Amino acid sequence: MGHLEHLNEVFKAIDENQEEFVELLREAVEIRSVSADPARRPDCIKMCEWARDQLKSVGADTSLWDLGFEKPDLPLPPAVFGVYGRDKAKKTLLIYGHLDVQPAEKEDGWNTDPFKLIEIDGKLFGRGSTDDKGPVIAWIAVLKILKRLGIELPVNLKFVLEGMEESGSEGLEEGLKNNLDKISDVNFSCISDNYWLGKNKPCLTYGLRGICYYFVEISCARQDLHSGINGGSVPEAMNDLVWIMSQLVSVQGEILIPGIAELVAPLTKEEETLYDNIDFCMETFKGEMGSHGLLADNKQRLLMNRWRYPSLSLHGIEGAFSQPGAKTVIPAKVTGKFSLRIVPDLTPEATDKLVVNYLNALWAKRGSPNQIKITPCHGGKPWLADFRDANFSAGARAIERVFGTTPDFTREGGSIPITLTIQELTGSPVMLLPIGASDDMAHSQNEKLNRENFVKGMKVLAAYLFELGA
Ligand SMILES: C[C@H](N)C(=O)N[C@@H](Cc1c[nH]cn1)C(=O)O
Ligand SMILES: [Zn+2]
Ligand SMILES: [Zn+2]
Repeated sequence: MGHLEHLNEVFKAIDENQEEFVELLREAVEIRSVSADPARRPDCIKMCEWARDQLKSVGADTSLWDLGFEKPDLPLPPAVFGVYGRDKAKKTLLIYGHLDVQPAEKEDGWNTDPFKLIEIDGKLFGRGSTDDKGPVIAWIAVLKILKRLGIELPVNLKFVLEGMEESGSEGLEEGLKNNLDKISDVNFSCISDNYWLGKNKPCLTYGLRGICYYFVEISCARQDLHSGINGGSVPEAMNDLVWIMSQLVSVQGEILIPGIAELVAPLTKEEETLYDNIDFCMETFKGEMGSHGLLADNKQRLLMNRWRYPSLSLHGIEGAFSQPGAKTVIPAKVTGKFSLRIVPDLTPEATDKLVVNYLNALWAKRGSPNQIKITPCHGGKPWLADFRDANFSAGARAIERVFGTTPDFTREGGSIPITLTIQELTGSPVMLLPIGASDDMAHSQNEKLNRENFVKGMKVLAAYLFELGA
């Protein structure tokens, strides 16, 4: 039987065994691998070990790469490295995914416990279901099925899975550089860690924005003060911070930091035309996000705002009073958090410089006696590829096989910091192959993965392997 003839058999087995893979996802979601929370670091490590065991159980040679420490008492989770097949006559595909998740609490407004997988109307709710445990498990499922059916893989596989992506992939670049010999034979890479542009049409993704994340700490007193006793007598940290944070971005979403816009690569005529045929409806998008407005009045500009222009978001203020009720406190120390999504030709280094200079200039203008500490926290580079290569062609054929339609070629506004590094270190093309839908609400309350996307995603991944190997 030829390679591609195996696919119907594989698809049938995926359908018949889907419950087993939902159960695997259930196990994974229950591991609270929140990389941003030091108290959850043992869970991040456990999650990496869990994934290592899964890869081992399907016959991969596995190892855990020690990535060192984030802080003296805080170990980084190890990277999971897996090798499946060493046939020199075959191409080698590197698969990257992450096992850590964003923080989540039921009190944030989840309808169900974020760390229990709960299926409602074909939607699998749970933190990490779509970002990125579901897609990682979809790969494991494909290997399980192929092994069970006794079907030889048409390509060799190498897995690189990490537990710090949501915190800037700390340690991974160095880990890859220390293990360069193990990835030097990679011909293609595939990452399933983003989402379709809509709910129905699959896509392949050729660009990512990078990220630069900042902390601005302002302190005004030794400890919190009474706003009645002390109000009007001491300059308040929160007033300074809110003033600074209000001067980062305009109501139209324009970044107010001088020099950022000048470093954005100019829009070419050729690029402009790419936005015309993309299947995207602004009103549907607005409805799915439940947003009260949009920062553009046409589809092309809205997509460009999401994909090819930088944006600045304010995330929170640590130390500010945020519980219910009317506490009358003056917080002694507050830390504002914001990030910029960066695009070609902005680099994290150039962005840090412009941001820090601007914050220092604002501070000088403010003339406050309080103390300020500006910390660039983590950075990740943007990535832009050519979607006309053999990797994308194989991905597109795989999607056609499963969905009977050609994919849209999209860019992604989010960041996967290690993507460019993988491309540069392997010297080979990377493709993003999303399986989740636009309304999965990654990072938000009630994150979910549709069972249909999960199952069809497994089929696309399997078909992609055969298309690559054909
Ligand atoms: C697109 C990907 N699934 C994702 O969510 N990436 C994160 C990466 C990150 C970097 N700092 C914190 N998280 C993102 O785009 O926010
Ligand atoms: Zn994420
Ligand atoms: Zn992710």
